[in-house]
Amino acid sequence: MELDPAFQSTRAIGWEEIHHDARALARMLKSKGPFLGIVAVARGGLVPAAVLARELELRHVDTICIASYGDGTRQQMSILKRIEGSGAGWLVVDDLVDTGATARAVRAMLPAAHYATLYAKPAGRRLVDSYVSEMDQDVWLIFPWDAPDRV
Ligand SMILES: O=P(O)(O)OC[C@H]1O[C@H](OP(=O)(O)OP(=O)(O)O)[C@H](O)[C@@H]1O
Repeated sequence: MELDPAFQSTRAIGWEEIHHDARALARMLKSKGPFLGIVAVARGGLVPAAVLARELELRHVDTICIASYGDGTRQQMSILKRIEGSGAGWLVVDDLVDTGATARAVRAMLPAAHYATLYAKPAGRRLVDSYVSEMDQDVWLIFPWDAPDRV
């Protein structure tokens, strides 16, 4: 994998850590709801959204589909699926806010939604309402679903 020069190092995150952090996010969000449902920002938000849907007992789950990165390098953002409406009462979930470009696009789409991520880097953290852990800007996070030995 060719890392974008913006990233100095990598950090692998395991399934257990993701599950632990998604449950921690659910505990933070309990007092912010109730929510009408979850909008997962696919693909990174899909796994956290699955855990949150269980923990917060939400059965209405939808997606916004946006692609910005390909194998460690930033590409032009492409919005593949949108959702209409203000987003009031809805919980938007993603794995990470990095530069904030994705969050800006989602916020423009659903300005009234509550935006939550597992992890936040300094450049984008002000764009999210709730997150569990802060990560260094120059570290490329390797999520378990993107780990090198995937099929
Ligand atoms: O704050 P940003 O700089 O916009 O980066 C964060 C976004 O990048 C990743 O998605 P990616 O575009 O890699 O798509 P994927 O989730 O399908 O892998 C991640 O899941 C966030 O959605």
